[in-house]
Amino acid sequence: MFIPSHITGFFKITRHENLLKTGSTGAGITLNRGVSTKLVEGPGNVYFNDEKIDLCPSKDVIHYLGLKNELKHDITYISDFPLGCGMGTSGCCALGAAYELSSTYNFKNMQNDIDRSNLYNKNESNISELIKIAHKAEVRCNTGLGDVIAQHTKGFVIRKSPGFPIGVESVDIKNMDEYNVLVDIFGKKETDTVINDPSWIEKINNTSDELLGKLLKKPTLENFMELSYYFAKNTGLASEEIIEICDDLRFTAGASQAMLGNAIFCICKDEELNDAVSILSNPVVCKIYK
Ligand SMILES: Nc1ncnc2c1ncn2[C@@H]1O[C@H](COP(=O)(O)OP(=O)(O)O)[C@@H](O)[C@H]1O
Ligand SMILES: CC(C)(COP(=O)(O)O)[C@@H](O)C(=O)O
Repeated sequence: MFIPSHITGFFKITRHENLLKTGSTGAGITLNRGVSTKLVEGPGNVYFNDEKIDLCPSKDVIHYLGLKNELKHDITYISDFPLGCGMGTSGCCALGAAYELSSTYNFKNMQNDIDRSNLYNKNESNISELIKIAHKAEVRCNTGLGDVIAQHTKGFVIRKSPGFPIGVESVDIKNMDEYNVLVDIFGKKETDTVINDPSWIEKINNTSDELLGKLLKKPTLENFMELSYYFAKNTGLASEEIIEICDDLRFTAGASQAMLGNAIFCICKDEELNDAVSILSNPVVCKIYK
């Protein structure tokens, strides 16, 4: 199962005692690169690009599906991007695991000791239940707040309300294939170190307060990038180095820092591609994935 990477341009944090109502509002784009999840027979290990790791959201999904003691498969991930770089990779892993495990273990007929009544309304579709499980895992692990919902929705996604019930808009982009998304990763930034820090939360929420309304008024990729650049610069989340490179890329549809990562993303048309690539260090050329 392929789940697309998701880059958040700007976001606002909403915490709630119910993990399903915790989440973020904001906007981002999904890419044609991401994570492919596969189950192979095994004792329940998790492998990320062939490295055995203990990945919190994946373990939580196993638990929420009530498979902790009956799992007879390893979860293997093949990812285009590393974890911890603002590409929503942890969300890909959570959602991919939910889909693959539920179809292999016939989710609907599973008896388990997990009280899942708070997880979902039994009348909703199976898919919706899986998205809730992946979202809850991300939120509990502090590895994400809105990626799973955006990765389910796909495209240029505006998240108008946090968590569930889902309140998103997937914006139709004219000539979407004419746009390239360049991703240049400089290093890691662990999401949990930011979304749990009161001073970062204040900076993030104060800066992003009006951005959602401004984007809804003018839902273009160019405006999205301008608002993301404003957010990255004014929250202080982006380093001076990243801001300078984004300034050098002003001839494109825009460049900003991928949230929450130490990475630049730039949207450009084919005619700007060579010049933009020459400014970046190790750009990965992607497309928006709908
Ligand atoms: N080698 C590793 N082993 C185990 N966990 C890892 C490893 N590398 C990263 N992680 C975990 O992966 C998660 C990455 O989450 P996050 O920072 O949200 O990344 P992303 O931006 O890719 O979604 C964190 O919980 C981090 O501790
Ligand atoms: C920005 C972030 C809070 C984290 O994104 P990532 O670092 O890619 O897990 C995302 O989940 C969102 O809510 O928009």
